Amino acid sequence: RIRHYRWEVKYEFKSPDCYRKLVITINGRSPGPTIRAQQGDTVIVDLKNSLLTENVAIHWHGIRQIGSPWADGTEGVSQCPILPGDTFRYMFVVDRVKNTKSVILLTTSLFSEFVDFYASMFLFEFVIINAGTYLYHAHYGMQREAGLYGSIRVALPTGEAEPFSYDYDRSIILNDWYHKSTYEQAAGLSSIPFVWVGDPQSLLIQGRGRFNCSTPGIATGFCNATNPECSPYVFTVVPGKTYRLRIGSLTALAALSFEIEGHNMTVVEADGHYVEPFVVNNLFIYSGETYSVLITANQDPSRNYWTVTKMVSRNNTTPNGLAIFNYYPNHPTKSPPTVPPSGPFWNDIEARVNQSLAIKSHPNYIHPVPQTSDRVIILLNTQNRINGSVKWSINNVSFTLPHTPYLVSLKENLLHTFEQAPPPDVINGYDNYDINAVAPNVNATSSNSLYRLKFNTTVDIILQNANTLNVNNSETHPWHLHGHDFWVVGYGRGKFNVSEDPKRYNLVNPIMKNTVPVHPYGWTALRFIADNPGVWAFHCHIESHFFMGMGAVFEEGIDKVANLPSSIMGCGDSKRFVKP
Ligand SMILES: O=C1O[C@H]([C@@H](O)CO)C(O)=C1O
Repeated sequence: RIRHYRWEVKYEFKSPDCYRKLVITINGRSPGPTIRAQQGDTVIVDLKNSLLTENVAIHWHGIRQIGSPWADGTEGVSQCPILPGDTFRYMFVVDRVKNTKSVILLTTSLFSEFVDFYASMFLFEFVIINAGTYLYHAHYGMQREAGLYGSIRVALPTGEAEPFSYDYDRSIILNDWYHKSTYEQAAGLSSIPFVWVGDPQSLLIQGRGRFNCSTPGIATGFCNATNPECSPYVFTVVPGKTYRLRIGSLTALAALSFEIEGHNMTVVEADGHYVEPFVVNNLFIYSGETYSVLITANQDPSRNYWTVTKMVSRNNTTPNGLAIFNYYPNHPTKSPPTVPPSGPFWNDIEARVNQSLAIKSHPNYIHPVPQTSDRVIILLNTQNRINGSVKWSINNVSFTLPHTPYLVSLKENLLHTFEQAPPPDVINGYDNYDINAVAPNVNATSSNSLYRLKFNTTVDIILQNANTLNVNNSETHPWHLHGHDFWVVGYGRGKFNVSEDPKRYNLVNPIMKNTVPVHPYGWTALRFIADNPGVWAFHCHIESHFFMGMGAVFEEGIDKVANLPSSIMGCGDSKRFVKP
């Protein structure tokens, strides 16, 4: 079956946390519409970019894009950005776009007509392989945090059953929210002196949060505590029923804990894979992850309960996010009679590591993991300075995107468009690197080099955390791999020991995921098979960290990629393939 969506991406003024700012919406909404599909369906999204002066690209997070690597939606890797103009008639549209910009500045009343006339159409088409919970979001600059995101819910084929049962199925996305524009943030991050984005102003539950409008310095008219757009999200339950709640996180920065006052949650799915069920009070969730939990409405039904998200892993000033867990037929806005739970301590690393260790594959759904690997890449994550700017580097390479998407460059042999010398599999001097110390890392450079993997080989990635540029500080980084699910074979504290630690890998029932945290001063080991022809980003899902270089790219089987659609071209050296 084909699921066909028509989306218009557009800036609108919204007040998701009561504070009014420009938000990128899809068909007027943020979060955008949920994509609902069944395993094996083809999804088609016709995307009209009505941002007028801003490019866009949307990534289908967790969808492996087997046979359609050009539809991954990663600007600079799998496609050129989608211009506010028709990609297929590039030369013509650029002229028009220039004209419209100047007209718009003069006459805003003509705005919507110009949008309709010049908006670009870009076709995403891909096949859904796995049932489960996925996400979509912008993958151009730091645009995701302007509100361009949503859920993908994929059901099993008709007649197949999940290994658990429930009465109702719901999806929510957790997010953090900043009042500064992505531009102001990006400018600060690339300035000397460096200006950090700071803590988010609020936490959103399914696009709703609450900023304190009495905060000093807020201009009048910008914050309205009674705006219905920022009334808390309400999750209504019928007493006695069991709910499958699909929870995704797309925070720009925050690691979160999530809890429903007085209710346990049984974790049953992670990133589209069934887990051996385990019970939690607080679910820790990192940006780019999804979980399904089962919740039974088995508490006193005469009242409502709080739902709380809290920022953890960094000392922070962000107030907790609140929603209402509403027992029918109580009024949905009836305030719970209790003080909201205050959540776990932000610095309780052990509780978070323990949850990571608890996630195992469901015994009936184990994808057997190869018992050995062909290549081991140890990725040392460091914060350092390059030419005076604060950057993140992976094996001393601070990643930058090329102007010509790798997919086009590699397929069409435009090898002059990016740095050819590959980054190292392990840095020189790794054995002596002190992960507990502030390291000046004078060897770090910026580069758009990539790792080329031999097709069908098994690759181990060790994410090795270290101290930042601040003493006694190491952060949590959620790493996301495009185009694959990987087995999470191990977590450890301190420095990875190449000869000893692999002996303790879980090669029996490791979970498969597409996003995984590396905890402070720790390491995380992943294994995947390089069997999906294409070019795939692997990066920290913290928006500002990827912007600062915390990423890498893998190529595999480029010779097996079919002819590329010209709709992904039109930038850098890929221009030459666009026929008039
Ligand atoms: O990338 C980051 O930069 C700041 C800080 O380390 C420098 O001010 C921070 O907290 C990050 O996560």
